[in-house]
Amino acid sequence: MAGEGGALSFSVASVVEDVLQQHGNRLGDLDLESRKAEEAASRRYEAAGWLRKMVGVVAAKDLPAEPSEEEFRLGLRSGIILCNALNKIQPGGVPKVVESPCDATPIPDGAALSAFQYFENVRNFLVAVQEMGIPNFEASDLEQGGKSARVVNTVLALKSYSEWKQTGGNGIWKFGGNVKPTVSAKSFSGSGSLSMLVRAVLLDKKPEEVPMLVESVLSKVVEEFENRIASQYDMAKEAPKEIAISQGNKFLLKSTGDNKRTEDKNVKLIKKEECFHKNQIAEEELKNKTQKQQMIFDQQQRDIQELKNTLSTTKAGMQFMQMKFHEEFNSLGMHIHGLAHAASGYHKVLEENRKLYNQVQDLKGSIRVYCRVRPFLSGQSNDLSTVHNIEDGNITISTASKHGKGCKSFSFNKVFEPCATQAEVFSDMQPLIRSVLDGYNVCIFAYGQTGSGKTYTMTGPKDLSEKNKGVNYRALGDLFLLAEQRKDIFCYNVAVQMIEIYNEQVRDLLVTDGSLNVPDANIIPVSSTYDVIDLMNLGHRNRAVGATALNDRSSRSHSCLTVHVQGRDLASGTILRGCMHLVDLAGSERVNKSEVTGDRLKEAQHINRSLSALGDVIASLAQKNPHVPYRNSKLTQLLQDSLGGQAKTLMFVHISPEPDALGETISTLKFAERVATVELGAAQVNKGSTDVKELKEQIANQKAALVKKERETEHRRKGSESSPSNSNHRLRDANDSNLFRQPMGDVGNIEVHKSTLRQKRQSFDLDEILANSPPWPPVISPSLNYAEDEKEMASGEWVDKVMVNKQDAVNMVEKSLGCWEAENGNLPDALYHKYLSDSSKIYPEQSFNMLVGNSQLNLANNDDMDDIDAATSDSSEPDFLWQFNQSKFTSMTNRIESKTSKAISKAAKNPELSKNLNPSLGPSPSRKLANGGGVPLQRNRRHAAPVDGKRKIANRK
Ligand SMILES: Nc1ncnc2c1ncn2[C@@H]1O[C@H](COP(=O)(O)OP(=O)(O)OP(=O)(O)O)[C@@H](O)[C@H]1O
Repeated sequence: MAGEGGALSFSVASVVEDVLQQHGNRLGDLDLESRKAEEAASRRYEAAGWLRKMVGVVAAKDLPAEPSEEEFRLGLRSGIILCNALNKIQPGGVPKVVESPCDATPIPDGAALSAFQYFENVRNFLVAVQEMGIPNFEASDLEQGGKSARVVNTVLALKSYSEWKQTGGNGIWKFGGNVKPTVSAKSFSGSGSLSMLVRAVLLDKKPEEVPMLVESVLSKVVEEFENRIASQYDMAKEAPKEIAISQGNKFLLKSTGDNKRTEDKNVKLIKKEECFHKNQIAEEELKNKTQKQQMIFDQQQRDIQELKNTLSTTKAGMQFMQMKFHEEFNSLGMHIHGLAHAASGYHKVLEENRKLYNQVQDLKGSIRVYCRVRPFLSGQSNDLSTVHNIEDGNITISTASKHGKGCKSFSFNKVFEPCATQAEVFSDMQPLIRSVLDGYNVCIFAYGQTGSGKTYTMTGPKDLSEKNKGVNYRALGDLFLLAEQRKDIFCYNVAVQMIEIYNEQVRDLLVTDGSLNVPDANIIPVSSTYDVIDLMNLGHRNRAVGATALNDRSSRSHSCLTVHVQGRDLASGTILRGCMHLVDLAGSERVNKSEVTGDRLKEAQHINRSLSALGDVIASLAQKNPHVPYRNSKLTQLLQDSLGGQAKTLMFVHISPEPDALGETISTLKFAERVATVELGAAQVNKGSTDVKELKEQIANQKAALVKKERETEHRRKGSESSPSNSNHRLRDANDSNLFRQPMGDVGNIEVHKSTLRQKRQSFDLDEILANSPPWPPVISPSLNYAEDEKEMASGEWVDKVMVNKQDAVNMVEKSLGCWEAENGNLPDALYHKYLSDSSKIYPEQSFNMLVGNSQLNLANNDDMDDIDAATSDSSEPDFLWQFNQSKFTSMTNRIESKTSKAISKAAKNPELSKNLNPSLGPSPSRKLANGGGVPLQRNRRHAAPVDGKRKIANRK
């Protein structure tokens, strides 16, 4: 068997010996036998001696120093001596040596166990020896006699190994190299068995036979040697497999010990093999892994390279884009610059457009309409608003199915959202305030159903504060501010009136004596906002007096704060007069007659009537009808100069956002939209100056118009003589056409007698001037015996309007006198006295007219109210304001006129009324303003002085 160093497991000597023996020479020769035995014994003794020396007494059994072959075999049979000897040379070579069979647990089958243990020892010894590369024997050699020579060989090889180790263990120990010399030296130099065998073979041979014999022996030795080497090699190579697969292996068959040893070897080899295979597999796996990793690595390298390429491409792209971006950015900047420039230009143009638009609007005299949406009140849910959208001047209302599904849009000059503040709302009407100071008439009126926020806008809420105060306070505040700013140029006087129209009765709210139902409303001069606040508080208190538990008076009456402004140009002496009505209308909701009774019904009817009359006026104006029925209600009379004259008029339409109010909201917005279409003509300044040229032009125009009218009237009169019943209509029609679009001052019930008047004073220039001046007709009547005609006039004039008209009339007189003065030198005192010193001469009709008017109104209000209601009660139906019916109106007017005539005749007959006809007993507001230095006519003495002051200013001019 091959050792680790490739050493042979057999010696050349043994091969030679075997060959010689097999050669069949006379080995049985006694001498030879004895020599062989002698040599074997000598070797055995040497081995035993060495073992004894190494191991000593083992298990109380000493190996004899010169043992027989049998003793030697039996001594070593347990394997203990061999194992111990080996462990001495190579400690741990046999890890576990079964020292003595006696140590083992006594079991019945002790003999069998001992044999097994011996075999274990021997087997372990042989494995260890084999691993050390020492020539081996087989376990069976110790069992059978005659085989001890191999055992001896192994022991001596072990001895040689020990000696080699003791000498330092240099190089690689080789059995042949180490042991041979000893053995061969002893064998061949001394009486070794091999030399004896050679001698025995050659003994009986002739000299000539020796070479052949030697040659034959040598060839056999070589052959044997080669065979052994080959078989050793094959065994080394094939042994594990052969042993594993072949049960018939000769070694296995030899003995159990051999089988066990072979098995162990095989197990080890298999393990080694497995290990090798595993290693190989692992190696292959590793190789595969490495290959895969390499592939991945390569792939990654390629990817990285690709990414690098992409990155550089992207970088280049980015740089390009950056460059482009910069270029575009710059060009965009230039573009934007240009656009900004254009935009600023565009804004300028827009601004210009807006101004021009407003100017056009002003020239047209369109009524401006602003819409304000009331916010939900606290406690109300605001997710049910009917207001769908508000944008610029448009408001869109979501309509319920009753009014058709979808939305309705309305356009106004401006729409204020629920969140709009009082200041924002007012800021849009500030220019109007300036206009008042510039001598224009302005009217701002709030329209809308009850609770929609009219009072909030005009006055403010109950808990008034600087922030939430309404238009009235702000307007007056602004007036005083502007007046103060202009004080170096103009000297302004401001006076206020506050009235209420309740059930078609005008009530002065600025009285302190509780007597409210007076026709001559106080005009109270004011010089600061505080004065105004005081007066307004008084007015509100007086208004509240009329309220009942069931009915909040403010909802059921129209209130009007009128501000009169007179400004004198300090340089030229020109007088500017402006007047501003701030009107808070009663709730516009339609009241169904069947739902209310008594006072409430009456109130509703009056409100309906007045608003219906307002609707009729608006409709007439919108249709540019020649006749505008201002006199159908106190309200329209009040607003006549704002709606029909060249005033600046603003309607504030209010709507509530609640779905319940939808019907009213739609109706309100329709009305408001219609109002917005009304064109009043360009507003005109109420300017009293010495501009004679202008005045002359006016006179010339008026003259021409008058002549034309007179001819027409004459013509009609002739034609109507055959049909007297139609005369009233014709007369009225003719005069209605004169009424259309009268200037601010030309108000009052004057149209009936214009033609007559003018007929009568054709030859008198100054009178003609006065007669033909639009604001004037009633004023000049006394000198022309005009009172007769005036008596027929159904006045019903609202006091303030009369007052304003007369004031304007005075201005005109003053203007005309100025003209006279310019043309004829000083104004004769007589003329002055004739026209100015006695107002009763200038306005003889006024006290009469006022009383007649009141009588007429009383009649209308009391006795004939139901008749009138009958004519207007339909206005409680939807859109009543638009059911303007010319025939209905005409018949109603006829009734009023006939009642007026009755009232006049009644007044003439009735002593009470006759008493009232005495001017001294019944002061009229017209007189109180018109008569200049006359006796103050106000009932409220407290206010007499300021009014006088105002009057004096007028007189000075
Ligand atoms: N813009 C608003 N912001 C806050 N509250 C408002 C606004 N408008 C109205 N209100 C509130 O709504 C309620 C009704 O308003 P307001 O009395 O002004 O209505 P109105 O139309 O004048 O009613 P009426 O016809 O009865 O006089 C009040 O409590 C008022 O304070």
